[in-house]
Amino acid sequence: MTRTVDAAEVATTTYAWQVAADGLCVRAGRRMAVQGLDLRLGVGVHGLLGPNGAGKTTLIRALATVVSPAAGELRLLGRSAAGPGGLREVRRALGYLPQHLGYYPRFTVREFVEYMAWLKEMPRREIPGAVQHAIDRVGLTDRADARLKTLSGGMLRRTGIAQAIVNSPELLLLDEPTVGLDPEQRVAFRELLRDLGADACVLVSTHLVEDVVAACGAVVLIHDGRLAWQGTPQELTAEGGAGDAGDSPAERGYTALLRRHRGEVKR
Ligand SMILES: Nc1ncnc2c1ncn2[C@@H]1O[C@H](COP(=O)(O)OP(=O)(O)OP(=O)(O)O)[C@@H](O)[C@H]1O
Repeated sequence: MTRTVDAAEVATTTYAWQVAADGLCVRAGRRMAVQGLDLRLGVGVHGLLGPNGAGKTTLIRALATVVSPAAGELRLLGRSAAGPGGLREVRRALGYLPQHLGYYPRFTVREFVEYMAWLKEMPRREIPGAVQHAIDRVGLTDRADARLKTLSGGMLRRTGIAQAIVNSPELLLLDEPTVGLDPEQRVAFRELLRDLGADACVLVSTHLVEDVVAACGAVVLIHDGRLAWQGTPQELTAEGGAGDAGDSPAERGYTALLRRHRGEVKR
């Protein structure tokens, strides 16, 4: 019997950038927290830096399709994020760890990750293996059948990372994933990030400039809802001078770039 194939299944999936934003504006409550942001992101691990209130969480929420842009253009995995048209396909290929993860406390780690795999419309046969693999990758193998309400904050964060990666996303958005992780887990997580970034576009927000230098191939710095700077960790580090605040060359580079951007953006 011949199966009917719809246009979306045969449509070409080649695109230049996993994320392409032009003049993107996104509201957070009454405030325009992202205002006129131009950004291109491809495969690799991109560290998202910026001071408190810069708009990092709001940007990530827009890229995760949980909030619609107020203005400008946003294309994710080659599809427009403006309307419901291509969002279903984008969401299947997306991984998202929110800043505050909602969960059912009586679910076990495995049940929760399975539930998220099901929401992402993964093929049913692939789910058990993919869930086990995701749990193993975040180092929770021996807690897979523990209820979420019995886990520590760091273990919950790792469960959140497991649900984000269960579908092997093409676009992975992690909002402060290292909060609550102990030093050993942070180092293990950096390795996982590098691995994930080999064939996916990963955007990870953090306040730890050192994490970015250790685990990211690229840096996106935003300030006041705008792109302030984009480059490599090495370029960021090279920007810092002896007079800039910070405990490491990379932190001094971050401070220098922000200072320069604030000077350039006169209000
Ligand atoms: N629900 C809301 N209502 C009103 N204003 C909001 C709301 N959420 C965020 N904002 C404002 O939008 C701006 C951007 O916030 P956002 O959380 O995106 O920044 P951030 O860079 O993630 O900050 P942080 O580093 O503190 O997590 C801030 O000025 C914040 O006060």
